[in-house]
Parts: sequence; C-alpha cells; structure tokens
Amino acid sequence: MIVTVTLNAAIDKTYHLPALAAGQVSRVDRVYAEPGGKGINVARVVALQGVPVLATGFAGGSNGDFIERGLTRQGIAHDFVKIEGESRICLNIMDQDGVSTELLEPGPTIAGQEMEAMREKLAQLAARAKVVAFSGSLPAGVPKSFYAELIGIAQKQGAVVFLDTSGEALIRGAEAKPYFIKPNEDEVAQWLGHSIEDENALKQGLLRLNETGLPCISVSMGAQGSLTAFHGACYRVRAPKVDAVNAVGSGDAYVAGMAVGTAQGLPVEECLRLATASGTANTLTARAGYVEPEDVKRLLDEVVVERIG
Ligand SMILES: Nc1ncnc2c1ncn2[C@@H]1O[C@H](COP(=O)(O)OP(=O)(O)O)[C@@H](O)[C@H]1O
Ligand SMILES: O=P(O)(O)OC[C@H]1O[C@](O)(COP(=O)(O)O)[C@@H](O)[C@@H]1O
Repeated sequence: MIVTVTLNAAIDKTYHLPALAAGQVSRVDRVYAEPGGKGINVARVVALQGVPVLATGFAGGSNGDFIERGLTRQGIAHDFVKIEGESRICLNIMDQDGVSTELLEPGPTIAGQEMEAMREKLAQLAARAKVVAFSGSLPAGVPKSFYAELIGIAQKQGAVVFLDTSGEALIRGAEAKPYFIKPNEDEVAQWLGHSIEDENALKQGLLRLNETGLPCISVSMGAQGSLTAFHGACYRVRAPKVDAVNAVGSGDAYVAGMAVGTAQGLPVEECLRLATASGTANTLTARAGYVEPEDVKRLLDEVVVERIG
C-alpha cells in the first residue's frame, strides 16, 4: 500500500473563464471542486492507476467534511486526523488562453494535541505501507522540523519515504534523508549556495546532493520533462509533446507515478517513465490532480529516458 500525507489538505477549485481582469467582474463558465492539496492529488492519481492507497493528514470544518466525502465518493481510502480549524480552499483560475492563476490559502492552525494524534496515526499507517509520500506546505502552528520528525517515524516502520514540499519545510525535512525529493531549480541552487547556469550545472548539483545521503532527486521542468540523480547516476527525461489543458497537479501526478513504480519494485528508468507519463496525462484533463489511466498507458511509450552520467 502507498500512504499519502497531506498536512495542509484543500478543496482544489478550478474556475474556467474567458479572461481574468483585475478590478472587474468576471463570470465563470465551468467550476470543478475536488479534494486536493498535493498529497491528496497524489493519492487520486495512484488510485486511478489501480494501486492500493490511503490518504491521511489533517482535515477540519465543513471544507474538511467535503474533502473526506469527496475521497469516499472517488473510492479513495482515507484516515485523517480531525482538527478544530477549517481546511483551506486553493483556487486555480484558467483563462481561455490556458493561462493559470493560482490563489493558495495558508490553511488552518494546528494544535499541539492534533500534531500528537498525527504522529500516532502515522506510526500505525506506515507499518502497513511500502511507500509513504509527504506532500505540500505546512499549515500554521506546525514546526518546520515536523516533516523530519514524521519521516523518522515512517522510516522506523520500514517505509520508503517521499517528500515533495518547498522552502524551509523541504530543507529541514531533507535532514531526515527521505528516499525521494522533488525540489525546484531555485531550491537546489539555494541548497548548493550558488546559482545554476545550465543543465550540466544542475546535473552536477543533483549528484552532489546524492552524496549527502539523498538517494533520488528529481527536478521537473513542465513540458521539458525532468532531470533526476539516482545513487550517483543521472537521467534526462523528455516528456511527450501534448496540447496541455491544465498543468496544475502535474507535479503531484509525477510523484504518484514514482510512488507506484517504487512500490512495485520497478527499475528507476521505469519509475521515471511512469512518473513522466502520469505528469503529462494530468495536463490533458481540465481537473487538477487527475489522469485518465488510458492516457498514462498510451504516453508511456512516448517518454524518452536517457542516462547522461
Ligand atoms: N505542458 C506539458 N507537456 C507535457 N508534459 C508536461 C507538461 N507540464 C507538465 N508535464 C509533465 O508533468 C511533470 C511535472 O510537471 P511540472 O510542471 O514540472 O511539475 P510542478 O507542478 O511540480 O511544477 C513534467 O515532468 C512532465 O512530465
Ligand atoms: O500545499 P501547497 O504547497 O500550498 O500546494 C497546494 C496546491 O498545490 C497543488 O497540488 C498543485 O501542485 P502541483 O501543480 O505542483 O502538482 C494544488 O492542487 C494544491 O492545492
């Protein structure tokens, strides 16, 4: 089983409208509202590929109820820590030219006893999991070291750990040496303490991070695919060319593909192929963090994985 952890769960709302004009009234043509936040998107894309998954994290208020009911309706097992605060809404406004504007609420404040409940729940769930994937921002009240703490709990239960977050939560979380991380290029530069001029510099940087005890690091680059350092080997992956409809959640779909491949014990090249096909398939639907399984299957053959060092 794969367990996904979303500490800052959300209702992901997507508004499709002709144009977004600041300071004016805009009418929305189509609205999608889904259980979301990065880890929940990962769970949905894993489930859509027919692999057992369970979503956990913090959920509260009427938005939390919506998230849990939505997951149940979508057939995704879940077991959240109930919190006093209200889970957030994240808004993606898509105009007719495909330009996306995201508004992400900060989320609720988490109390000390709610964090304690999360530690206990995770220990139980991780004992049944092959892969535990932590994704997304930290809600208020949670210390920046919380991911490192939770990663330690999951590793102690024998799970392979993924971490997809940003900023200080990533830097501090990475101290616990998760198996897989997905920083962006700026974060890699910040880590290394120098700017990254070109792809070769990025490759060298990722390989150096490998040496610090981080075995698998992917930097994804939208339509350009991704670069991954894996135990001292480097892979350049080209994504299939498609007419993208909505790329929000593609990073999460990529993580889902990596998690599925890893849980199934596939070689890293095949994990990267599945991750990329899942990320690209996510761009083909109007919904965030959603793939058609036939799209993933069809795109697999169009992904090019090349070892470059
Ligand atoms: N426009 C696109 N065309 C084809 N594939 C895409 C496109 N956007 C994203 N992808 C796929 O999804 C993966 C993750 O997307 P990316 O936008 O880099 O993630 P994030 O959402 O974390 O920024 C990419 O590596 C690629 O496989
Ligand atoms: O937890 P964060 O970092 O605030 O991000 C939350 C948002 O990220 C998203 O998952 C999209 O992320 P990606 O496009 O990077 O996959 C939204 O669906 C979600 O609401």
